[in-house]
Amino acid sequence: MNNEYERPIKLGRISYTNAWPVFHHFDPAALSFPTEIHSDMPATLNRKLRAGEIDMAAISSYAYGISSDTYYLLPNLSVSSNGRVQSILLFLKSPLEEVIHGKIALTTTSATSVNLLKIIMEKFYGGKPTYEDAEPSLEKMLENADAALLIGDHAIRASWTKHGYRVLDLGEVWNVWTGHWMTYAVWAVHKKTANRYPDAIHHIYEHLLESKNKSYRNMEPIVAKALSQIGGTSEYWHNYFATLCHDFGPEQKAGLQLYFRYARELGLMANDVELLELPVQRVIDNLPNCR
Ligand SMILES: C=C(OC1C=C(C(=O)O)C=C[C@H]1O)C(=O)O
Repeated sequence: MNNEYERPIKLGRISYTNAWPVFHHFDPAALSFPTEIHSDMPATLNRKLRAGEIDMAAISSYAYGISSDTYYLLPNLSVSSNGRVQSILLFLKSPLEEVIHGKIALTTTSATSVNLLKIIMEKFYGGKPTYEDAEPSLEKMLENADAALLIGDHAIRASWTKHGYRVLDLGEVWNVWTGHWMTYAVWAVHKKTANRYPDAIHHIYEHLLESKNKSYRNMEPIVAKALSQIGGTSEYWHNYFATLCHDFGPEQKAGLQLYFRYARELGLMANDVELLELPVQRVIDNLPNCR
C-alpha cells in the first residue's frame, strides 16, 4: 500500500446495466493505491455519497443537483439520452387522463426519474397525482396505483413481460416537450476528497474514462454480459447501449440545466446549480459517443 493513503478510496458503482459501459473495464487492482468498489442502486449511492460513506460515485443527476456545492463532477461522464431511453418507463394501468390526477407508485431506486416524472405530470400535463414509494415490482406496484414508475434493469425486465399496459418512455416525453437531451446520472466526487487526494482521484477518473473509451470501441463483451445476466437478445442490448450516451458535453449540460430549472419552479429543488467539474491534471482523450 502506498503510504500516502491512510485509507482506501471508495467508489460507488450503479448496479444497473446502463452504467456498465463506464465501469466494465475499470479494474481497481490496476491502480497503485487501494480502491474499493461499492455496487448499489442509484438511490442508495446517492445517500451513501451524501453521508460521506463513499468518496465518489455514479449518482442520480438530481442528487448531484441538490448537493452540487459539495461535489465536483467528473468531466465527460454521464448517463444521458436524446429521446427514448428504454429503461425509464411509466406503466399505465389507467388511461393517462386518470393517471395525471390519480395515484402513481414510484420505484425507491431512483431520484432523477421520480422528479422528472413530477415535471412531466405537473408542468407538461397539468396534473396533480399523488405519489407513493414502492419496491420495484410492477404487479405489486399496480395493485393499488394507477401507474408505476420503474427504472434501470427493473424497467427493462418489466418491459419484456406480457403486461398489457400502455408505457411512457420518460426520455422520449422529455425530448418531445423540450427538444433537449436528458441526463439521468453523473459521476461526482466529494470536493474534500479530491482536494486531499488529487492524484488518486485523477487516476481513478482517467481509468473510468479509459474504460468507457474501450467499451465504445467494442460493445460485444458488455452485450454478452447483459445477455447472460439479464437475458434478452443481442440486438436489444446493442440498441440499448447505442440509445444511451455516456459523455457530458454542452448539449447534455443544457438539458440537465433545464431539468434543474423546472425542478426549482415546481419546488422540487431549492438551489441554483453550477456544474463544477473536477480540475483535470492533464487532458484525457474522450471517444465521443453521443449522437
Ligand atoms: C437510464 C437510467 O439512468 C439512471 C436513472 C437514475 C435515477 O432515476 O435516479 C439514476 C441512475 C441511472 O440508473 C436508468 O436507470 O434506466
